[in-house]
Amino acid sequence: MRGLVIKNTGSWYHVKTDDGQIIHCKIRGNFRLKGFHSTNPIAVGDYVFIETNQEGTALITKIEDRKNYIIRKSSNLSKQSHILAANVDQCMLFVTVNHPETSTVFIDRFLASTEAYRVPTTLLFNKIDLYDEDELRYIDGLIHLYTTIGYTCIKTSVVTREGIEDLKEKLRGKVTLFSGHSGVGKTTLINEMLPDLDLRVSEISTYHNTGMHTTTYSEMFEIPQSGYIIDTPGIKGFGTFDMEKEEIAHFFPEIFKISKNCRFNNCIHIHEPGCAVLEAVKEHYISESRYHSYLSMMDDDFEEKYRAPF
Ligand SMILES: Nc1nc2c(ncn2[C@@H]2O[C@H](COP(=O)(O)OP(=O)(O)OP(=O)(O)O)[C@@H](O)[C@H]2O)c(=O)[nH]1
Ligand SMILES: [Zn+2]
Repeated sequence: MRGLVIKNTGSWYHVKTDDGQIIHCKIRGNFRLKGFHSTNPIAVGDYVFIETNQEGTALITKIEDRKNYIIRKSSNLSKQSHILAANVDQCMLFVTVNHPETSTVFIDRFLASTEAYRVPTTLLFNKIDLYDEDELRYIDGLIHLYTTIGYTCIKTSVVTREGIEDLKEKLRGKVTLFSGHSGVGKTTLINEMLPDLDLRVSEISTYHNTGMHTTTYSEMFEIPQSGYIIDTPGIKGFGTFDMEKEEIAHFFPEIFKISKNCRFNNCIHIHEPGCAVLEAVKEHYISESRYHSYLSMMDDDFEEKYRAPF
């Protein structure tokens, strides 16, 4: 029987079969994906084949080829990766500039990853009801920046309902991954759009403005007749996986575009003479915050490759 993995609880995978049943499954013992060092060989969004047994549970025996997947490093020191979801059509990155704060480095790392996997990503500026004038002005600045680069930006709030209809429209008929720091309001917004669900939501206050972890594993929710939302656990940092240093500039569209004018074709845009990117940063054609994120990723990579073994 074929089905879609809609939830992973750690020990069980919940699979929705093509005829609409939800069956709890385990992976067959010797199940391995070649060349993959992942903490979870099967992810939410995967299509799998299962063999049911008498107890009403099943074994996953085979996984269909993935169209794509979103992956991140399990933790900074680990060489292992964690697949957040497979077969997604688009991502919504939830951004709150306060309660909790989302940095531009975090946004840019996420965007670089989704560029690498060629998954279109929208920036969703959430809790828009919560901000003062300065914060709103800052958000408008970010929206201007990211729109200019080519990303769609929307503003949302469950309190005023601003942007909610717009968002529903964007989700229609698609598999959409919701991501962002813990506490940015992913679960609340899913509840708002799918009122029959009633998921657990936690209070931020006691946790130093960082939110509490309510979502531990990715989970997929069906929007009646019109697609799926994948809620992912709130993430702290975004360790990018499998990116070569020379490649990173490819995933910053505006940097990549200008880099064609660099004097040397192996320019990495840090200190080379005749670097068109450095010139563009100086002239403010490329934003300093984006360039700063680029440098931080180059550095990360450096650290990763040259860390002394111990
Ligand atoms: N003012 C305001 N508060 C909101 C809004 N959306 C969510 N919140 C509050 O933000 C807090 C965190 O919301 P959650 O939905 O749990 O956040 P989450 O992103 O799912 O968090 P994790 O599950 O930890 O990843 C809750 O106290 C919500 O009530 C909003 O639009 N405006
Ligand atoms: Zn250059």
